[in-house]
Amino acid sequence: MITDVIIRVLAQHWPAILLSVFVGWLVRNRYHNGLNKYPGPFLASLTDWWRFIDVYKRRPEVTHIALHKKHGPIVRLGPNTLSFSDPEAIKTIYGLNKGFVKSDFYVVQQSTVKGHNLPSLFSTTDNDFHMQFRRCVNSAFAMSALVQYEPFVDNTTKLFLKQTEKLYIGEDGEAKACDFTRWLQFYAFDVIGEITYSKRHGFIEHNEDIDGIVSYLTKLFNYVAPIGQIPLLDRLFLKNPLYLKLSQWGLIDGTMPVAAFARARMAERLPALQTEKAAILPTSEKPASLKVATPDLLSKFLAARTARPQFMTDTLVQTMAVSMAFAGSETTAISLSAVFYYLLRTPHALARLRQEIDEAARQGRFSDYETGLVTWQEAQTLPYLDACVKEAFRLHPAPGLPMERIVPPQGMEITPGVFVKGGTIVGVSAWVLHRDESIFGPEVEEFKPERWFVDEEVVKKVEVEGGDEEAKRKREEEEKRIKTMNGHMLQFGMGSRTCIGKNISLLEIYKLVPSLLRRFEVSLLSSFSFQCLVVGGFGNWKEVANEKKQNRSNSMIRAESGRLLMLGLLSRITLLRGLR
Ligand code: HEM
Repeated sequence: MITDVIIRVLAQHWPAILLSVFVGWLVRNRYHNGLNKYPGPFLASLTDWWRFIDVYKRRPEVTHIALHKKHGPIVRLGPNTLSFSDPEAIKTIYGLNKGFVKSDFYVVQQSTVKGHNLPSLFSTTDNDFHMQFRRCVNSAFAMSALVQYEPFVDNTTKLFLKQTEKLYIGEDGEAKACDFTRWLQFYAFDVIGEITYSKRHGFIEHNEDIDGIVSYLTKLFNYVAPIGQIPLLDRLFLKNPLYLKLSQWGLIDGTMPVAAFARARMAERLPALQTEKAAILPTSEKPASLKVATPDLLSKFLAARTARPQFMTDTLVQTMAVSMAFAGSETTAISLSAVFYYLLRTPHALARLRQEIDEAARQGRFSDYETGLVTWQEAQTLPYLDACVKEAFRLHPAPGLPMERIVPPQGMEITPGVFVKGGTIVGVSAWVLHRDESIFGPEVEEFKPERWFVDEEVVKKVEVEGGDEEAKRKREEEEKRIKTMNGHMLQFGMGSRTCIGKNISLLEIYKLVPSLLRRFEVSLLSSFSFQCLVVGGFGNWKEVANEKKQNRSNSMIRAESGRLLMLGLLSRITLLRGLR
């Protein structure tokens, strides 16, 4: 009887009922967890579709900077999401043992194998699993291991310099236009291939996107950035149950091209490992298939597998190898592009860096006067280079979105007096924090490598005025200012989930920039800002780029996925007369 009545009412009034449920859902979202007291766009408080669309439009960092400027240190970006810009917040959110876990934004980035999610070191949301995993592989990324990887970087860098000359300098020495971002992308992918497997993918040799790896990852980033704002959508698309089932039954092979490359390299080495505990044997006793002249990352992951077989399975070794390409290529390419972009846009900075490099060359401080290659040690003696790299990291950090974490169940005081309930998603955007004038000083939008030095003029002036003590205090103040800036750089993240490949990427950047500048003159043809409005709009981007090329205003800033912001340059490269 009652059921009949309910069915009748539903049938008669379903539009009104649906509308009430929808309005109820919006009201619930608005007041969820008491977050309605925080400012932000009204629509963002009602639905995550607001941030989905913002990221889909590809410049979320611009939105976040503007919102924090308007509303202050806390901005509501979604019904359950807060963005913080207060420097105090980073200690709480990313601090060790605070109990925060990565949000489902990262689950969207997990690949699937045979229908099952495959959490990587980067994408796992399980802190215990992460701790064990990181312990297994940590030593492979230590500063001391860097020396072992330098020869790999040298090989690729020498080839890169050679190919740059071959491809972009005409017979008569005339410069040809070069899509520098793409060229640097090829470099970063090949270096990671060489460090991981002692084998390059072959991007630089062939000057092409081998197996479509770069475009595959670009598409993937274009997918994960917006979908990560509403992770449930992933269940409708890439991780929909039907697709996963078909994959489990082997009817679909969703293997990514990078994973196929990793699998092939593992297959070359695994048979030998299975018969012998070879990975931990001294090199002289290893079977030939395992003898890599210098230990690469794969050999270290395989050694971890032999040392801790209960945890470090074949699957985890492969996951680790694949995530090197995922986490280490685009990020490094973006950062390298940023360094060159800002140098080319700031002629006095480029001139000062060239002067520093020339000076070092004249003093015979470089060991290689044949190819132009600069060693890591030599690069460490170039302070202006260091300042330029830091300033590029500050202005253009690779992670374009706040690094999301979930507040532990008991809730947490994120900044003094601001208690946030458990389950709320919180994060800090490097783009916002790096523009905090209280930390980085005035003119935060300007590329000013000088901000990374003690202001000698100020110190001298105080000395001249007879204040030795005062000058000493001023110098200490300046040193403290620089230390504070260093402590608030978020381009590599912070805390237990900080970038494990930081040292490797620094090795690449600090070597390539001076090596390239010793040998070539690079200039920017022109630049324009480009926003692609179509998701997966790689084709669309290309069209616009080609159009611009034909108009000969061919240089571009390419805004990629929200997570990673790609900076594109179409540059002119000229060979320098005489190696610096
Ligand atoms: C300039 C280049 C790079 C930048 C800007 C960068 C940035 C980052 C950031 C921001 C995170 C933390 C993400 C978060 O907390 O949400 C991260 C994590 C990670 N990065 Fe990098 N990265 C770079 C290069 C590399 C390289 C070269 C590798 C590998 C060889 C690598 C491997 C990883 C891995 C495995 C993680 C996860 C670490 C963990 O959760 O324990 N990265 N990276």
